[in-house]
Amino acid sequence: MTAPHDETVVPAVDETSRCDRSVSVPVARSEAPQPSAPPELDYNGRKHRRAMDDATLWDMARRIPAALIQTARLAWTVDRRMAATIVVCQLLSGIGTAVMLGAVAEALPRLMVPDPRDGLAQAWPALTVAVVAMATGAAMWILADWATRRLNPKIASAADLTLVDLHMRAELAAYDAEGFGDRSQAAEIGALRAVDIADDAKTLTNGLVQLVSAATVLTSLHPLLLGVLLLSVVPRGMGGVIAARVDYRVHDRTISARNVRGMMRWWLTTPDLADELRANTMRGYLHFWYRSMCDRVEGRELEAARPYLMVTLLAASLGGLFTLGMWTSLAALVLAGAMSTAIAGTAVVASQTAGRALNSIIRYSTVMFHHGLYLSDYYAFVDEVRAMATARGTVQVEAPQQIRLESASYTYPSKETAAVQPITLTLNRGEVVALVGENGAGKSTLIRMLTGLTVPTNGGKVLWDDTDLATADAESVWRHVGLVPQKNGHWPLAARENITLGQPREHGDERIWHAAERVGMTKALRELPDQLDTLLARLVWGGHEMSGGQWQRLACARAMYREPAVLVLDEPTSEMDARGEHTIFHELRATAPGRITVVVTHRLDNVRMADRVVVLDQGRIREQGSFDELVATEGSLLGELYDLAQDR
Ligand SMILES: Nc1ncnc2c1ncn2[C@@H]1O[C@H](COP(=O)(O)OP(=O)(O)OP(=O)(O)O)[C@@H](O)[C@H]1O
Repeated sequence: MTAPHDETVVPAVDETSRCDRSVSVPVARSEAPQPSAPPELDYNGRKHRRAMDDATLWDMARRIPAALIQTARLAWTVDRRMAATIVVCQLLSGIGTAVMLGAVAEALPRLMVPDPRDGLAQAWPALTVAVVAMATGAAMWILADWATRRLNPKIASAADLTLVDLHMRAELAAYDAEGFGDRSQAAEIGALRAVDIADDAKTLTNGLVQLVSAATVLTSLHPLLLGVLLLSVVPRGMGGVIAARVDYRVHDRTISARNVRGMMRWWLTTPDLADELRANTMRGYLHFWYRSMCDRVEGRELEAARPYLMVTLLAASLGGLFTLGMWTSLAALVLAGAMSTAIAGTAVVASQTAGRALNSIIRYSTVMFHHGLYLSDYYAFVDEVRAMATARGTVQVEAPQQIRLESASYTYPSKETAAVQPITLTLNRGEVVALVGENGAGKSTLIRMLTGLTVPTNGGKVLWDDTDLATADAESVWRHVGLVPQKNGHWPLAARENITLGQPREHGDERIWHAAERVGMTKALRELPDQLDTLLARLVWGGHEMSGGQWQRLACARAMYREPAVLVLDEPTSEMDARGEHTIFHELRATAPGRITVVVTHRLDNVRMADRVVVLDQGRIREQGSFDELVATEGSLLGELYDLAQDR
């Protein structure tokens, strides 16, 4: 294969096909066509205003207390003891600094006497206090560090758990909201930064406490000193804030590309797609695609490197100039006789401490501001999804005798036309109903409505007996449902959990083996190295892989194990062999009297076993009745589809 940028090559046709035009056999392509660049993916935040937009420096400064409060709240909720330890240690460390500086101020004038021995004799008590205070301050800092280390993993887990849990609770429509994937990705980065922000907050508050202590001492020596000191650190701080802004803008402009690249990375590296990727010579284009995304992200990051350098250089130079100014003013005060050398010495020590504290405050408030932006993405997403958590009503639902759809229709948030037009339909206990229709007819969407996974969007109702699902507690509805969706989970869990997942665990495996038997999986499970304990995940060490049809059988076993009142199967046997398919449909028939059974299938021979066939066409019920009746009806869609299926 040549490089993806090569010119388009028209596929050659071999000589045989030239001679015999009735059988045209194109030879395999040896060259890839020129690929088109992946579309520009730009998350433009239509539903969520980005924190950086229009933010002034003042806005940013104001954000820091809010970020501090957010962090404190987070810390307090995960471990009160450790959070309190940090606060107490910070205070004690500040008091230690103040005492140390006070003691130095006391000791220095005593040391400035002609006889050093005399000076030392006078100053030693103050010097001892200074040393003890310094040691206490250092010990408190270490203790605060220990407490933060205990707190950090808890904060990380709490933030991550919140996100994962919210995703699992969200109303399905949330996934269809514009930019959901990007915001979810940004929130994930925010959750990762939550740990950094706790560290930043600790260092920042320590700096604040130190500064207050040192500034008190410094101001008492000469108020001018504090002002000059401030000037030396402010440029660096402003530089830090601007640099953080540059950095975050890059993050913001690349988030969509990184998000989609991350997804594609999974597709390119998973063994599930390895065969298709190779045999259909997809590697060339996919490599080009992935490379383009990498280049796009890389390019934007590189673009930002220059402004970043300029900002930090300018800020450091200004900061250096102001520091020089401070030392010059101290020298001028001493030379003018406005300050004694001893006081100037104390001022040097205090300014060193205050300078370090201020530097750390500015540095960590910019870092915290920076991390706070990511954290605000996290909180914005949490609020958004919390508002979209599945919360419909409180009515507890019993196993239904009947499901009624009354003018129920559904329009996906990203679409203008309804996937299911207003439909009226009744399903009764004991009945097996087959839903049939061409691709995109609305079968899966209808299933989602009748199982309460979604509620009708444009008026209309889905009733389980007399309860409108819009008013029911969703969990109580789903407790009665067994669903085999088109795409079922290949859960990286043991075979046992792959059958019992979602059900309270029982003592003994009897019911599990029974469910396996009902889908013809007993032999396959018995042959696994650890039978039900075998981990079904090829990528994990010691894991075992199942075939596509076996995974489908497990999904059916999982639904049957639940003994649901409403059993819904969406293309349950598309990958199964004839024996598997026969077993499943035989089982469905046998257990039908106790439940409402709905099957979606394109294999029309299987539809014969249904009591009623409902044929959907472009979101509407086109016809319904028994299989034989509909096939025999002149002009029926089922008849047409069935004839097509037979015409091979
Ligand atoms: N999450 C979604 N967001 C937007 N549109 C969707 C979504 N899921 C399905 N649709 C659209 O809704 C319509 C009905 O889709 P649905 O999946 O219900 O059809 P189906 O009959 O189950 O099709 P198939 O036989 O191919 O499984 C289609 O036009 C489809 O493009």
